Amino acid sequence: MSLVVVSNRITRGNANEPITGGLAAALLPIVEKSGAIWVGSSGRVRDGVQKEPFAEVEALGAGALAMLDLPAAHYGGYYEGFANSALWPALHSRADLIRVSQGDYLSYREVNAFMARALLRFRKPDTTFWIQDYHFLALGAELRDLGVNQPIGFFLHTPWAPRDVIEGVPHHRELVEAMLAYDLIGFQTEDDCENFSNYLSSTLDLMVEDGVVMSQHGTTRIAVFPIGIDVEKFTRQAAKAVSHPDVSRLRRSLNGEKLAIGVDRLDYSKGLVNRIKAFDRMWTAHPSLARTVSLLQIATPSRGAIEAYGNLQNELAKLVSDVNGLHGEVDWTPIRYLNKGFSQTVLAGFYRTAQVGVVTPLHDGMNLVAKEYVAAQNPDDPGVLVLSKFAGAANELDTALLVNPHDIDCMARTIATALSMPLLERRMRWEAMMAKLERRSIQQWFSSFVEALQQARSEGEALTQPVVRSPNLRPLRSVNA
Ligand SMILES: O=P(O)(O)OC[C@H]1O[C@H](O[C@H]2O[C@H](CO)[C@@H](O)[C@H](O)[C@H]2O)[C@H](O)[C@@H](O)[C@@H]1O
Ligand SMILES: O=c1ccn([C@@H]2O[C@H](COP(=O)(O)OP(=O)(O)O)[C@@H](O)[C@H]2O)c(=O)[nH]1
Repeated sequence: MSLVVVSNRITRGNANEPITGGLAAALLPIVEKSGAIWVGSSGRVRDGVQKEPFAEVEALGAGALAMLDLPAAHYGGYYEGFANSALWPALHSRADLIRVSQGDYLSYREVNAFMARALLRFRKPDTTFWIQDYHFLALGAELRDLGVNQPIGFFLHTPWAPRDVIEGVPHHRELVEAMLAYDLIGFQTEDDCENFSNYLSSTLDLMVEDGVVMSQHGTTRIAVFPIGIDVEKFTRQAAKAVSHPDVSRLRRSLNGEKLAIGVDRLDYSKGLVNRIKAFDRMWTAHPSLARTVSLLQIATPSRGAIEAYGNLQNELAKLVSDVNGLHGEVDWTPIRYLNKGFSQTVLAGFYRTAQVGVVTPLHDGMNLVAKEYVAAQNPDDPGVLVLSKFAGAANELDTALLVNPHDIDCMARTIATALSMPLLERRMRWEAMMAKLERRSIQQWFSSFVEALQQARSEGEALTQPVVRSPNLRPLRSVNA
């Protein structure tokens, strides 16, 4: 079998550069080791109609990277528009932030159709396609329309919200019907999978039996595949990184003071405002903790052209400045706030330096930073993870200190508890989390999904004749009308 993996975001895997987002971080080791072809956006756009989509292909470990220039006329409407201003807020249960326009939807559909045409070049008789994330909900149906009858799987990296929020996106029905062209749809958590099943039964009147739904497309299996990390790599990197110049500088700057760390894209789903408020409240309630602990908050810029993201950046900058102004001293800055990224090698060293990892999203598909923080700890003296119960990672990392990210007082108390936790308790909690991370590594995620996809395909073929033309997706010309 040859495997073609498709995502909007890709990475070239330069060990000295930051990786943007968990999807790219997770897929990198898989492509490098499995020999898959990874197709995604080059980050550049191209004017005019591309009859034959242009792809720059280069080696990536045992695999290859194919970088596509997406159509200039549709890129903004697709990425900043429909994908990140309509679908992302809906998937993260922020109906108040959903912004839709027919033009954006058309661009989204155009880019999905463009990607389908581009993929034909990589198709062989034994190819399996694995499509990633909400950028490409309609890609499977577009591929079927082009006559592709190979197995096509889909994995959603974000949460799937309850039905009433999803219905806030005017095109929900058409898109979910199109998703049923996939042979297998994977989710991060049982809750996401259940929300999707409820949508199918309540909105589309389709029954899911034993994880299989029958539609005009044939059969689709839906299941849960929590994404993992390369545990061994992070553990190794963290031990080595202590001597990295950036990590040494951080350690020297601490002067015996403890460190809490947060690493997030600057995204409203990550709960950054409440996190800063929790630290503020902790220092106010426990003045003795001033000077004894600071927060290193790495907040990497993300989707800055979207209004909600720009607003958040301004709000955070002001809040951090207020908190530092209130609690700071001439020789102590409570919050070290950085709007830039670091390589994973350096991050691993930062994680190991910090006594507390703070991961408090309001909603998050998984959150790989939480897993990386755990994997990077020194087994003899591990730090404590404070984790939102609304991150997918909380299902496995259930011996972290779980918090409600809306409850600022409780977060403040929990961070203080984490800072004073005795070694024995830290070790017990950490060992339990490590055992789970090792069982559910990124390699295990990959092989279990690909195996389930092959199986779903053969079960589906035994039950129905594969449908090639996609019955429900409106052709582009009528979306445009
Ligand atoms: O590509 P961007 O628009 O810059 O955004 C970065 C990625 O953010 C999201 O990541 C998700 O995937 C992670 C791995 O499964 C998961 O841990 C996290 O909870 C998700 O938010 C998005 O889903 C990706 O498509 C983006 O590339
Ligand atoms: O400066 C940074 C910040 C983050 N990351 C990586 O970006 C990913 C973030 O993934 P996560 O699942 O936590 O959140 P997402 O950004 O995908 O929503 C992790 O693998 C981090 O190691 C990085 O390489 N450098």
